Amino acid sequence: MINFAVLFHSGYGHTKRLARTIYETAVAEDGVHANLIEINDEGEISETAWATLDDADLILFGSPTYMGMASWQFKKFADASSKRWFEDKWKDKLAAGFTNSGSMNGDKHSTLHYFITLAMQHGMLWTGLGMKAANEKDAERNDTNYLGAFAGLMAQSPVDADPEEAPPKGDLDTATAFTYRLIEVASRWKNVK
Ligand SMILES: Cc1cc2nc3c(=O)[nH]c(=O)nc-3n(C[C@H](O)[C@H](O)[C@H](O)COP(=O)(O)O)c2cc1C
Repeated sequence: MINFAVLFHSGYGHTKRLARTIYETAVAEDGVHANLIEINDEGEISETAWATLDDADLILFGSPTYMGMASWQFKKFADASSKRWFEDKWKDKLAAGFTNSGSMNGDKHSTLHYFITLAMQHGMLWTGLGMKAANEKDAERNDTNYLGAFAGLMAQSPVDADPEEAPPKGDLDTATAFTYRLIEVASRWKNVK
């Protein structure tokens, strides 16, 4: 059994849509125990949620990109995770990340890079997107990995779009494909399934 945790913050629901897509893909797979944990508007999660993270084989970090970085709520969570750092509680777990922002670029890489640093501080093992980019002449917005990310999952939601409208299908499909990859990597890592 793979314990798969999706941990995220979302101010306005777009990143939550990505998180839900990942969770719903993972939870439907045999041999996967998936958990969806939302950081609240105060930057906090419950004690039960902390225990779920401690038990996870893989933690996916998710946040919108705000002013070129993860939200302050995510950072508050990350700072609070230092308690786990002292005890090496997350050492050798798999880690991965996703972010969503308004602009096609929008400096999303800074957010993913912060997640990588957080994972490295905890001694976790980072897993990138592992997918080719849709970057040829006939590429279209709804192709998978149209945003051409490699460090993790990137999605873009127009700032005037509701979460029901965005991120667009191609980004959600990228999230689904990424979830399958993470399950495959976790299966190999645990040598189960
Ligand atoms: C405070 C704030 C800062 C933002 N900074 C950026 C940014 O640096 N780059 C960008 O592309 N979009 C930026 N945006 C747009 C959000 O990333 C975009 O609306 C995103 O879909 C919000 O995700 P959420 O619905 O999960 O909160 C910003 C929005 C807010 C509210």
